[in-house]
Amino acid sequence: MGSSGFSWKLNDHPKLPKGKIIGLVVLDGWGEAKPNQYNCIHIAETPAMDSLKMGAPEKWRLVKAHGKAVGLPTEDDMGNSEVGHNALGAGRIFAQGAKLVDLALASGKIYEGEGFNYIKESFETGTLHLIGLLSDGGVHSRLDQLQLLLKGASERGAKRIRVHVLTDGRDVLDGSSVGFVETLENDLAKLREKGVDAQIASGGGRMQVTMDRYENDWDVVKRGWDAQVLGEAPHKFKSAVEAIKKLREAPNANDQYLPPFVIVDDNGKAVGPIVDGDAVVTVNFRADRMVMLAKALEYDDFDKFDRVRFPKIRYAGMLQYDGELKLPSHYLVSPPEIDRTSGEYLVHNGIRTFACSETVKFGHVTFFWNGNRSGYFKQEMEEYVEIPSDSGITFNVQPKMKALEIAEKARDAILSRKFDQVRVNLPNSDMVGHTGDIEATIVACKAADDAVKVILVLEISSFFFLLLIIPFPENFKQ
Ligand SMILES: O=C(O)[C@@H](CO)OP(=O)(O)O
Repeated sequence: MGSSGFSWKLNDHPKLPKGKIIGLVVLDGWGEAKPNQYNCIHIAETPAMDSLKMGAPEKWRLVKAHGKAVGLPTEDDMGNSEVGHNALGAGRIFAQGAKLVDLALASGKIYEGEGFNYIKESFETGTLHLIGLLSDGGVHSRLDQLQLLLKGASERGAKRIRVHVLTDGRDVLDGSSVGFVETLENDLAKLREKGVDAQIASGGGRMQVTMDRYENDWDVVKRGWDAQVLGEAPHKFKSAVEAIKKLREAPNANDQYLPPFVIVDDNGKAVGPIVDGDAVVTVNFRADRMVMLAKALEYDDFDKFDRVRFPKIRYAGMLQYDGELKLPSHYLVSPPEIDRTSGEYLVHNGIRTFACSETVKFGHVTFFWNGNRSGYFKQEMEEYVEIPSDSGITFNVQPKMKALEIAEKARDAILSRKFDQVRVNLPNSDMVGHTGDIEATIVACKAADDAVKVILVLEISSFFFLLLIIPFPENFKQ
């Protein structure tokens, strides 16, 4: 029995034979939508998936992966891999970070918690820095939450505020960052009218600056550190709107990949480096792309890049991003407590798991799957394999990514007969799809299908192919 009276014991499955291997393949970014010239899955040749669908239509199911089905605030919230993998791994629906932050802001509880009281100690003499993704995408952060936090913090004594913006163009339309920065500038101007010294201090595109994940490329975090903490960047501007407009003039410029910039005063001095005595809040609620920065901001022992300066700050995350590492140690809103996940049940029942993906999605089938928890439940019963992702290139350059390598590992794991569940994430269609490059995305979908073919070996008893369906606004496709 578990500590609260429940039992870890799993009953036999009514249909699946005992002792056979289960293949669990997440085709990240796949879904079903009406066929048109933007539907890359429809255009690509996908014989393996087609044969699974046509061969056993009675077994083909679509999984809803957006809105309330995955714990998001409303049906209009598009899905994403964090909430999808959390829900799949747990087999239950938990109110997700976006919703928990909404509730804490609406009730004002966010300002009563330990995290806010901790950072508040810096308000009298230090600056409050807010770092995060600036958009209304609702996947990693939301503009309206930032706006409320700015208002709430200034009403509670923050006199000097600096915002470090990360432009999106991935969960929202490319080019929309100018509008988001203008909106934020308006808000900050209103705060200035009320006597608060509030400004944007630095910025850059999310895939170039700060928001790397699973330690794929620490240079991304370093570029952010240089701009946000040291006040150094290759581009300097007097205003963030000017910065974005100017940087977007470069050929093939894209919000996701804008280079880092800092805002400087009339003497060319950065307006908002992070220094001793300041408070810092990372305003993203989603964990994966904040963990690396959180480590850089919090860990005394840190060797991933030369921080040059390690300011003594009060740092809080919007949420705690890693429950196992307890990182960061201070946070404004308690994260969803995703407990009793399927992985934990499996180890309690002697069922052995193999999980694999490439770096950019590795944590999806481990960390997110296990309820935002790093590490193994029981190492002797689990094996997690990470295939290093390409770094330093955009994903449309190598659209096949590591699909084949992942599939071969999965196949070998099945054939080894050492595991009962073999779980993989094939990230191509998602990662390449996010670049908006149609040709490359078609290649990516075909590569995912080729990988499925490799995994389809006879020794397996059942496959679950999970298509994460993420409805985008119609105009996103243009
Ligand atoms: O790349 C990411 O961070 C998100 C989109 O913001 O994609 P996914 O949810 O598929 O990981």
